Order: sequence, then structure tokens, then C-alpha cells
Amino acid sequence: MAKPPKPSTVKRGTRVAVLGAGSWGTTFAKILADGGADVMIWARRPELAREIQEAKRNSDYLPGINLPVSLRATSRLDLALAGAEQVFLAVPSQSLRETLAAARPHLGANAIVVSLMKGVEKGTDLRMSEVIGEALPIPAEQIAVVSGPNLALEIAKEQPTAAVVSSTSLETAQAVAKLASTGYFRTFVNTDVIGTEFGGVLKNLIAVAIGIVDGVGYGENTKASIITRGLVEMTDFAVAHGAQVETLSGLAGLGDLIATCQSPLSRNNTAGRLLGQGLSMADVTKQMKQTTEGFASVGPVLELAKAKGVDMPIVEQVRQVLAGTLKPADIAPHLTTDSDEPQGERNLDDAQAQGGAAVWRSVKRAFHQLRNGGGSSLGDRP
Ligand SMILES: NC(=O)C1=CN([C@@H]2O[C@H](COP(=O)(O)OP(=O)(O)OC[C@H]3O[C@@H](n4cnc5c(N)ncnc54)[C@H](OP(=O)(O)O)[C@@H]3O)[C@@H](O)[C@H]2O)C=CC1
Ligand SMILES: O=C(CO)COP(=O)(O)O
Repeated sequence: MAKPPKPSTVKRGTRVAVLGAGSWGTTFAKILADGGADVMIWARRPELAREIQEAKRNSDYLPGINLPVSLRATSRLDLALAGAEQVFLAVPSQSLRETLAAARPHLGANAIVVSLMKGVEKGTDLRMSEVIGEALPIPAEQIAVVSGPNLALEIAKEQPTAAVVSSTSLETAQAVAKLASTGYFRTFVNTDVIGTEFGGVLKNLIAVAIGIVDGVGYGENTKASIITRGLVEMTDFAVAHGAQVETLSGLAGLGDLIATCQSPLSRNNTAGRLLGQGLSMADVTKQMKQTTEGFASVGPVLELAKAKGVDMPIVEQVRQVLAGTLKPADIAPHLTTDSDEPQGERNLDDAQAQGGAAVWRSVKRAFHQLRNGGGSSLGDRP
């Protein structure tokens, strides 16, 4: 298998495909087109492909947004993938494998394949990059993931933000970052695929918890406690699975956690709020018109946590609320414990976070860099 192209060989007008024309796929296609790539987006519904192609609009998912005139759309996978050097995937996580099976015959052998998704596959507990590695005959060096505080509608309105592109190959991450960069979208790179992917998966679950307590009517103390303890859970979990602790305090971890927990634009947050207001999981699922990844990944995440002996009390409470076995009003950041004794606050510098002290050093380093005009963001490199 040939090596992916070096960043220096990636030129403007590079042919890329985006599979999935929902809110994120369409927004990402806009980022790529605005950055100068030749983008074709695949929508599974021909009428949506036609609207994007002809009216440069996606009124189902991004009402009011004008898409770039250069953006092309099709409902045919073969046309979308023909000649694509980079292929970006933005379908719901649980449908990735079937989408890849349909795409495989049309995919170039050297194409870089990039997950924009934030989920874990039910049944296999695999991250999206792992599903790609299983479903396609390409080496890990040709696979990348993108994550960060990236609420689609804000970005579609060209409000500035940043993201991180991660691949085990720094060259691949840089090649993707180079294309996926424009005036309002700044991309950093790292090689910690595990931390980058799990950051995106886990913040969804904490955002559901935040939505629940919001729906119940609890205030800022409750939410701040859940966000803080949630970051500890996220870090413990990801590090136990091989992530670098710095990644969880970067854009793909803390950054995305803040955005998703704060914003009513977040579907996970919104779905949690409906649960907190008393709706059942089935009713919330019916009401949500878009993908709510947290609902599907709560089971796989808890299985993965159990396998590594990681305690995830907030995520466990989310599972119980979803299952209808815990009243939303009983969800709390108190962290379930069998002991009546007061517990020490297990912070990010706890030994279990394996090098959590490094987080603190990184935070201090980042503040120092910011104060001195440095641009580096913790583990994510420009
Ligand atoms: N929206 C956001 O702000 C962000 C989302 N993400 C991640 O991106 C991924 C996609 O989310 P998002 O775009 O928001 O989701 P949306 O719900 O907005 O869109 C989903 C897209 O996938 C298509 N789709 C649904 N089911 C299938 C299927 N079985 N096979 C093939 N295509 C299917 C939909 O087609 P149709 O319209 O025909 O139903 C639609 O084009 C998720 O993992 C999410 O976590 C990441 C960062 C930001
Ligand atoms: O991942 C996102 C923002 O970074 C989008 O979050 P939701 O899927 O909850 O809308």
C-alpha cells in the first residue's frame, strides 16, 4: 500500500469527498470548500443532494446557511468517491460499518480516510477509527480523526473555532489539517488517536448528564461539579485505554466538554434536558430529529470502563436515567460510594490518572504560553 501524500504535495483544488450530508458533514464540506478543496458531498437522499447541488442550501440541517458555490453534491457513492484523495465520514456512528461496506469498492487505495464522528460501535465497542481499520484495506497511517469544540451551526455561520486532527502518522494529520483549515476554522494536530476519539465520545455523555440536571432545574453549582468530575472520569477512562493525559485537557477533551455542556445547540445536551423534564428515552429519541450519539455509546463506554476497572459514576447515572431506573432529580455529582467515610477528592493529579500531574503542568505551561504570546494548545500542535 502506497504511503499517504506528504503535506507539501497536497494542493489547493485537491479532490475530497464527504460522506453524510447532515449538520456536521455539510458544515465540514463548507470548511473544506472554503479552504480551497474540490469537494463533493454524498447525501443518501437524492432530493437533499439536489438541493445542495442546485440551491447551495441544506434546509433540513442548516437552515439559512448559504453553502459555497463550488460545493458539489450527489446521492451516488461512486461519483462522490471517484478520485477523492481524502474521504471524510460524517454519518451516525452506528451506521459507519454499512456505509464503509458500500463505499469500499469505490475508494482509492491511497485515499486518506477521516472520521468526523464521535461514537463507539455497539456490539464491538470499537472506536470509529478502529471500525475504519477493520472495514477497509488501508493501514492505520491512512486513517485520521477530527475532534474539538465544533457545534456545526456556529461554524456554518463562520464563527471562529479550532479542532484537532489526529492520526498515528503525523504526516497524515498534517495533510488533513492543511485541507481542513480556513479563516474561521483552525486545526491543530496530534498523534493521540485514542485520546482524541474518546474525548469526543465521552463529552457527549457528560453533556447528557448536564442536560438532565438542567431539565430538572438544578443550577450552576450542580453543573460545574458534574463538568469537573466528568473531566476526571473522561481522563481516567481514556488514559486507562492508552490515551495521553494532555489530549483530554486539549481541544478534543476539555474544549469540547465546555462547548457541548454549555450550548443548547448540542443534541446530547438537549436530549438530556428532555429526559430531565420527565420524558422517557423512547420519547426523547422520537423527538430528536438529529443524531444523539451519547445514547448509543453509553453502553459500550461502560463495558470498556469495566474491562479496565475504571469507575464512571456520572456515566453510570446517565445509563440509569436512560433505563428509567434512576429519577432524573436523583442524578448528582455526589459520586456513588458504598462508604460513609468522606472521600478524598480524586483529582486529575490522582495516581489513577497516570501522570495527572502532567495535566497541571500542561495547564501551567499553556497559561504561560498564552501570557507570552505562544500559540500552542497543550498536547495539540499547530
Ligand atoms: N453536528 C455537530 O455539531 C457535530 C457532529 N459530530 C459528529 O458527526 C457525526 C454525524 O453527526 P451529524 O452530522 O451531526 O448528524 P445529523 O443527524 O445531522 O446527520 C446525519 C447524516 O447521516 C445520514 N444518515 C443517517 N442514518 C444513516 C445511515 N443508516 N446510513 C447512511 N447515512 C445515514 C443522514 O441522512 P438523512 O438526512 O437521509 O437521514 C444525515 O445525512 C456524529 O458522530 C456526531 O457526533 C461531530 C462534531 C460536531
Ligand atoms: O460534537 C459536537 C460539538 O463539538 C456536537 O455535539 P452534539 O452531538 O451534542 O450536538
